[in-house]
Amino acid sequence: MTIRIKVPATTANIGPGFDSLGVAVNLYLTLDIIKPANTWYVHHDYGDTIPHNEQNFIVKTALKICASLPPHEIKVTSDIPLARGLGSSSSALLAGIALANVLGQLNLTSQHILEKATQLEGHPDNVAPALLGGAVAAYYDNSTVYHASFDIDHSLRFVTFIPHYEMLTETARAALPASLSFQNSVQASAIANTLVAALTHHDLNTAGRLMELDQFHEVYRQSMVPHLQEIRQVAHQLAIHGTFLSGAGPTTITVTTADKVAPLIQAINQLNLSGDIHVLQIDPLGLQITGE
Ligand SMILES: Nc1ncnc2c1ncn2[C@@H]1O[C@H](COP(=O)(O)OP(=O)(O)O)[C@@H](O)[C@H]1O
Ligand SMILES: N[C@@H](CCOP(=O)(O)O)C(=O)O
Repeated sequence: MTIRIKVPATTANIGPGFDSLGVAVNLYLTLDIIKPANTWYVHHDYGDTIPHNEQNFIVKTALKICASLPPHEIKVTSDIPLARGLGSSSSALLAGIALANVLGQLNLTSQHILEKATQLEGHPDNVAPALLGGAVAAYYDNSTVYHASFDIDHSLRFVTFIPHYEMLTETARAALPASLSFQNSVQASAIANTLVAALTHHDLNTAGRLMELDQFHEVYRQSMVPHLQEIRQVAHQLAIHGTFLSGAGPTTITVTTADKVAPLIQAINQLNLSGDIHVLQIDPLGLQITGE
């Protein structure tokens, strides 16, 4: 039986929770371990820019975890778009670490995998929900990842606008300031803390408004994502609050209830933006391995 590793996409930040909040959503990267081989070979249909050999990001990650892994033929399929703010690199990183764990029989614990992935990614807000599923808050002090899952209404819909252009997280992080004033930091963290409490109480009215009050990152990235403001405005005309930049962008997500999805999609379509709309839901499971 083929061993299959399946990792969900994630939306990090949820507005004000920069580098600490994230939710797993139902787009997936799937890695099948096909058979041992003389050299590494990765079947995929990403195109020419992604290597098929041991230079592939997933294989390189696996070899960072265990340099002596025996080469294998593997197949990667994914509906997570690259460099759009839906955590493709975190899903690939976790797939690589899980591949090493399986092939090297390393018996890494979930906490060890999370810490390794966070160390490689630099921040825990994508890798924690991608590993654990659902909504997760996390803090990394450069050695330990402190994390806690929190309850969120699983019937919510995430109306996701994915532009037809890529934006590397590295580029979007370069736009951020080196420091924030004490007063701004107090405000920005109060907004994030209150958002988590509102989400756990399923108070979408309060949560949606707080999602739009981020002071850590969106203002500095705004010029690279002008559609964020446009989508927010049309959502407000429908009395929907809860539009934010997904991760580092350029994707935007509007969190709403199922009954409001159709009018919102119609309103976004009328903006004639270049991109695709997907209606996503929360993935409750996180990384799954089958066939072991
Ligand atoms: N499945 C994959 N296979 C190989 N490389 C990948 C894969 N997924 C992501 N990557 C690498 O990660 C980059 C995107 O990472 P990043 O800029 O952090 O954006 P994202 O928001 O999608 O995580 C891609 O350009 C590619 O180099
Ligand atoms: N907190 C990070 C999240 C990056 O997420 P990604 O999906 O864009 O990789 C940031 O905002 O830089």
